[in-house]
Amino acid sequence: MRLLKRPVPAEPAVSESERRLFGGPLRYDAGWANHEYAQLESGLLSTLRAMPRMVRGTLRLAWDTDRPALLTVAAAEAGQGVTSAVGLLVLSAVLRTLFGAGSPAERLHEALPALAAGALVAVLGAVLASRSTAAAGRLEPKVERAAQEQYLHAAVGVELEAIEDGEFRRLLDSAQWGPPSARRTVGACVATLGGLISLFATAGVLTVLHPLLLPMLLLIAAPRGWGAMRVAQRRYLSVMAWVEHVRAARLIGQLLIARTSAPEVRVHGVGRYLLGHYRNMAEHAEGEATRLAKDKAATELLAAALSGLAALVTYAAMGALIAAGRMDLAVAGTAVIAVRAGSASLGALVATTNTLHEESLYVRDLERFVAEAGRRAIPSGGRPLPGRTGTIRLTEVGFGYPDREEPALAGVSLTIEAGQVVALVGENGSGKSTLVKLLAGLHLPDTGTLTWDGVDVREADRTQVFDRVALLTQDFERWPVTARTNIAIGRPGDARADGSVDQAAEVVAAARYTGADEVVAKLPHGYETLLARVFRGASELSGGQWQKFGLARTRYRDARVIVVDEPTSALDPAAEIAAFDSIRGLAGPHRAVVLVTHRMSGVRHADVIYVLHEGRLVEQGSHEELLARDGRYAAMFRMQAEQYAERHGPQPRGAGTPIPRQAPPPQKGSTVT
Ligand SMILES: Nc1ncnc2c1ncn2[C@@H]1O[C@H](COP(=O)(O)OP(=O)(O)OP(=O)(O)O)[C@@H](O)[C@H]1O
Repeated sequence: MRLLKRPVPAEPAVSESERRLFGGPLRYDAGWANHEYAQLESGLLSTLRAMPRMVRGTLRLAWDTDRPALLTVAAAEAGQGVTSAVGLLVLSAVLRTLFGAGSPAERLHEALPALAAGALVAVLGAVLASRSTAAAGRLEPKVERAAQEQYLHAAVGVELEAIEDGEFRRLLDSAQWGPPSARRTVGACVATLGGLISLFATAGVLTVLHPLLLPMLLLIAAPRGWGAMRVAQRRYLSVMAWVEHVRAARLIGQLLIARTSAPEVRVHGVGRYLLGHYRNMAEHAEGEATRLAKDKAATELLAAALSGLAALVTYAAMGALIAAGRMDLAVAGTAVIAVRAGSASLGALVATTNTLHEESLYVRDLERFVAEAGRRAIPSGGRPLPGRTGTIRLTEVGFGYPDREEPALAGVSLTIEAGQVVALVGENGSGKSTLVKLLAGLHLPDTGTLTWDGVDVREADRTQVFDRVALLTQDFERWPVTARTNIAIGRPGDARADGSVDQAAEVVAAARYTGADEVVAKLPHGYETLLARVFRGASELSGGQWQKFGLARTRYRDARVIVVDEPTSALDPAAEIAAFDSIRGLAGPHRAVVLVTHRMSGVRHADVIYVLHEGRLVEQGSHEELLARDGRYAAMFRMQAEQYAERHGPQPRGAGTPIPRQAPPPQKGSTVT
């Protein structure tokens, strides 16, 4: 019989749209696609065997988050099982009395106490059910929250290297389904527990009534259980096999509505093009839904037929037993009711067991992620750094990204002293940003040493390293929060981060320092304006205006080492000159500034300029020294100067300055306030 074949994953055929857009099926190489199908095909018994191991994690979370609620659920479910068993026994007694000797009035009178007891038991069952529902309802969101916190906490604590590692990202991606699954696992656990207890209760009662009744119950329920399990397995396999297809369709949908793609979607007609592909892929997926529905209908029909057949055999056997005088009518009546109740709860039990199994696969991904994140976490503790940061020294530092053969940095030795403005220059891909990440403590050197006042960063307390750095990267975060918080977020641990007067004054000072205050003045609600247009009442800034905010955040952070990576790419010439001035002005007796930029006008006043080429330090010195040397730096500088001269006419003789300075450089060695 075709339906009795073992379920196999329904691999989707590659649609024309996938081939066109992605060069083939978009493979979602996530951990959740790695679940072994074999496990799912292994049947009810092995699923049941694996169950305790699978739900242990969720139950532990539930135990930790709300122990009373968990105990209440367990007790209420157990109590319901007992009440259903007692209910059946009471029913049997009632029927026995009703079918016994005497007039109908006498029999009814005699059955009254049992009927009252039955009503009491039913009320008790209902109360317990409501207690269980309330406690489970309280427990489920708490478990999801705890799992979500566990997930986020683990993700925040790992090394940057892990975040950039594709393998780890896949785990991170798949584990995000864990928290909602943990919540559903609680529900499924409760249902399974309830189902199990009431099944045992019914089975016990049936065995008391007649030993033959229990096997008969199993005979009736087995096909339905098999059907439910098969449908669930097929659905799961289908979800797994089609997940990439669904993701690809979703990706197209997102591209169609994204703000960044909106101009091209309209002007280039990309909208119509992608919409066509979206439809094509959706139709492809609908075919799978239809196939699943047909399969489900056929499975359920077959299960119902087999179950009906088993019921027929059971009732015929009961008829034969009654005819032979080996079962009385009252017992048979109770048995019919018990068999119906029992087969329904067995069917439901198989379904909930399946749900439990399915959900716990995702929870297991979360557990795997948390364990891996623990292995790749930034170590806590370590050697404390001296109170005042004086010197950062790199000696023969080498660093390579895991997926690259060529090292990003090789044999780099340099020193950064407090009070200095240090510039890093070099062509694209020469290793500047990588060096910045090493300075900030985001990556550790593979070879050589990086020390903070003599303390090797590998042994140092990394939290203290982070505390000493203000980092403004090329793609710094544009937080979708208010203008004020966008600046103040640079010092989240600040005791005054509650909007108190002091903090407000410092935020304003930082904004004024970088020109962000002029931007704020034009915002509808000033510093309280939300900066994210997707939300109601929010405003959006231009790229250059955002850079002023980024610089203000860096200024507000007030760190010992300020690292700015390409901070002026979106600024107009006047704003750029002002920005370089204010960046240089950040240097103070106890504060160094490390500036990475391609704008040569911005580096000429640096104390030391380090020139990187293919990950190596090739030149170093002041602007004048490097020009005199006539090497790479001088060539780069001249190139920009000539380009400027072509656009803006000849430069004053001997100036060699691409963008004339309008303001004198601020006094070095003093902290600008
Ligand atoms: N996360 C990463 N994973 C793998 N390789 C990387 C990563 N980041 C940078 N690289 C590689 O390391 C090398 C140095 O890159 P880096 O970003 O440090 O250069 P850069 O000098 O800052 O370049 P640009 O001027 O373009 O910003 C390049 O070959 C780059 O492709």
